[in-house]
Amino acid sequence: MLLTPDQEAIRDAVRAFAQEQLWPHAPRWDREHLFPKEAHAGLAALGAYGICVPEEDGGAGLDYLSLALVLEEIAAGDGGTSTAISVTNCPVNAILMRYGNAAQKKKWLQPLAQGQMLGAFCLTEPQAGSDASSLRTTARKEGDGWVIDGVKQFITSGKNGQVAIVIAVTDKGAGKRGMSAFVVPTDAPGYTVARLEDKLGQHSSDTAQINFDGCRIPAGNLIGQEGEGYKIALGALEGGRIGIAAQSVGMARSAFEVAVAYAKERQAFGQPIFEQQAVGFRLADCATQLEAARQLIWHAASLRDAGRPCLKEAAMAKLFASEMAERVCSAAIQTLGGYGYVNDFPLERIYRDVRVCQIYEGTSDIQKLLIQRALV
Ligand SMILES: CC(C)(COP(=O)(O)OP(=O)(O)OC[C@H]1O[C@@H](n2cnc3c(N)ncnc32)[C@H](O)[C@@H]1OP(=O)(O)O)[C@@H](O)C(=O)NCCC(=O)NCCSC(=O)CCS(=O)O
Repeated sequence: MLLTPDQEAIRDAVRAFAQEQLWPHAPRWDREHLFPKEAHAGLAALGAYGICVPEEDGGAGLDYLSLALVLEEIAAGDGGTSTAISVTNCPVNAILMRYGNAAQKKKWLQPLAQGQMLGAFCLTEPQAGSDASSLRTTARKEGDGWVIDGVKQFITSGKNGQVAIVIAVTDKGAGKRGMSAFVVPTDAPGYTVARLEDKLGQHSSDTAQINFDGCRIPAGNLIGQEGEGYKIALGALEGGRIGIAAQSVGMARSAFEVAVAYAKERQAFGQPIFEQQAVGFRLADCATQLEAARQLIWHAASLRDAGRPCLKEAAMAKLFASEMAERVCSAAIQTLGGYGYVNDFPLERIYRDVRVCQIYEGTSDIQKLLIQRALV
């Protein structure tokens, strides 16, 4: 698949930024668990917060394929940063673009797209991960607004974000059609960061448990129609999964490039180890897997851009890319031997960062379930 000159230009601009402003600092952000505010400001200036948001709503007005390119490049610079940007673009922006009314777009989508706000997506709960229909968080009408009560779990940017899309039960007896979507500012009374998760990787992006304790929001913060929340969430996850797949390729590509450079330098048995067939073939396998994943992602993104169904293709892209990424990072570590295992080199960090791609926005098993359903 070929990119247009515009797509190449956006990819190259974000690549240059990521290599100069993210990659050199990522080890420190990882060590110090630091949210890189300045890097986010730079990405916002590049338009990365609102890639697919129409220009009239403050975004870059680009397509999903461009979003995939941007996320691959940001992830090649730093995994955690790519996750925060990914969640803001999709599901958060995507939901407001598709279901938001004019007032909601002006109040929330515009500042998100322009990078003045970072978005969070509150679907998962302590007891409801893969089984997203078993939510317990409720929203009840009170006076001229809604009151939300419950707990949301593993929320990217739950602390650093300014606005969250929250899926809550509004009609207990109506099952999947009894959930609704809301836009909630994170400074609303009753929105509390209950804990920050101490994670294996992705330390530059926060993952929070959020308590909604009598959290009151105006009636106008309901997104779409009452009862549409589950459908809104699942539809947005489809696009989000293309983003996570692109992040997986970005992180794996960085690990692969470190391994290639090392293999060309490192001498053993009188020659660079790159010339040893065992190492050269391993790297050839990695290059092939990376390209295969990228093509699956570009295919799914192109279908979405064409307005065609892509649930199966997005699931395939996420499944293959996230599992490929762990394999490639492991092969990269193997290529560096002991140096791959210590933090003088970036591989152990990328290996930790990439692991969650097989879990968040739908585990590998959920992707297989979606693919299996599409075969029926
Ligand atoms: C496991 C599941 C796939 C099960 O799904 P269901 O069988 O419960 O859903 P359906 O009955 O098929 O669909 C319900 C409803 O939604 C509509 N729908 C479904 N998919 C789409 C779509 N892609 N686009 C548009 N609409 C869609 C469908 O037509 C139905 O509508 P009607 O009622 O007929 O009108 C599912 O539960 C699932 O995906 N589980 C995984 C959840 C998940 O990925 N969680 C991760 C959340 S994010 C996270 O991890 C936090 C990290 S971060 O901060 O992002």
